[in-house]
Amino acid sequence: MSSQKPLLVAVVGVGLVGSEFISQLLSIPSPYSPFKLISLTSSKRTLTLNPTSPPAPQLKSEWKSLLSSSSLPADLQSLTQRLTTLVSQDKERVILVDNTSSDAVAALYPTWLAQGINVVTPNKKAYSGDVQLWKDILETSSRQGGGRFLNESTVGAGLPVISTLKELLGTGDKIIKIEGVFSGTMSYIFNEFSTGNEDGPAFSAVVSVAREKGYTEPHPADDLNGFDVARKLTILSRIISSFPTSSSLPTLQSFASVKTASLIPPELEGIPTGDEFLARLPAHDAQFAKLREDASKEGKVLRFVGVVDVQGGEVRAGLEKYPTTHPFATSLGGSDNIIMFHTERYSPRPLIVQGAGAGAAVTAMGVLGDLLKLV
Ligand SMILES: NC(=O)C1=CN([C@@H]2O[C@H](COP(=O)(O)OP(=O)(O)OC[C@H]3O[C@@H](n4cnc5c(N)ncnc54)[C@H](OP(=O)(O)O)[C@@H]3O)[C@@H](O)[C@H]2O)C=CC1
Ligand SMILES: N[C@@H](CC=O)C(=O)O
Ligand code: NA
Repeated sequence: MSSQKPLLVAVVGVGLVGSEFISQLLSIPSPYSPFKLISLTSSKRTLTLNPTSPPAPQLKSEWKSLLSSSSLPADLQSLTQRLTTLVSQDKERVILVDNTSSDAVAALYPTWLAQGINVVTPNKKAYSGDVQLWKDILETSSRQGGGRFLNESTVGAGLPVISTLKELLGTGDKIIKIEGVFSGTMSYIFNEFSTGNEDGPAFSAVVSVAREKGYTEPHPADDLNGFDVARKLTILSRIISSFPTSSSLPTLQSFASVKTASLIPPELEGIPTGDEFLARLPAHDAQFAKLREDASKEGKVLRFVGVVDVQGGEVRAGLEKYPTTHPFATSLGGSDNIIMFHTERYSPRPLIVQGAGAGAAVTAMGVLGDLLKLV
């Protein structure tokens, strides 16, 4: 049994990743768990749990019904007050886990961090959006008494991408270029759609399966427009540019500054719901089939790749053609990401991180892994 006081965990967002995260957290046998759940917040309701009561063994199977029958509305202001009191008056260690994709929740990170509340999240919005929010997170989390901010699952889900980059930089290596397949959705789509043959499944059918498998963003257009990859590249390039000794890479003002080649047909821009978007996508299958056929005639496959070219001072994302013998063609399956770090030390052969890069289980694992770093 751990003799230390547990870290108190408040979860905001209980969708696909959030539910799996709660399940993984509650699967740590309670005598050994360094964590105690103190609240769950969906977009509608809050369930408050007493930090001093013993852990309820049935919570794992009952939290969903307890949350849906709770009469407390979702209220992030009250949650902030409660967590602040726990940190400042009761000297508890508190972690806020944001499992949403909400900009409004991300905007609260500096407030939480300034109060000494640690923040862990797979939500890419804060670190890839407005540059001022990113700077405020860096500033508040580096203050004396500030909370720590960890976001491993924002790039490559549970794969150790951010921790690897920080260790390379922190130990004095110089990044020359990071390149790879950064989207689980795009990886799955093109691994299935473009195998080197002239024909194969319809593009829209493969996109629908990627969504069913839980790889896509809540709206699949946020993957197909390349913005999800642009956000991941922004997160990595900002980490690089925040290391004083590292590089001349200019700080990106937002993910919109990344040169990104969208796959969304112009007629499907701005469709509000994922369901409508998927219903209208089959009308555009022929144009994607033509791209596949053209690549196949050159002995190539299609892959959606991202590059942070530190030496060249450029960050870009787009669809490229690769020979069928290239590692992007031969070694990827499912939602695999592959991220190659070309550095001064890892040269001419890069350091490679590869594996499933989307899906609830691996994303929640990356989130829980960040919590373990705080123990
Ligand atoms: N799925 C994956 O493979 C990966 C996902 N991620 C990131 O993880 C995050 C979660 O993704 P995922 O679980 O797939 O998405 P989901 O849409 O399944 O879950 C997000 C949840 O957040 C809830 N939510 C939205 N706003 C609020 C709010 N203000 N307060 C409380 N809850 C709120 C939504 O509730 P409601 O449904 O009621 O709107 C929804 O249940 C995203 O940021 C995503 O980019 C990162 C890596 C991989
Ligand atoms: N939609 C994203 C989920 C993980 O970040 C992806 O497909 O990679
Ligand atoms: Na990761």
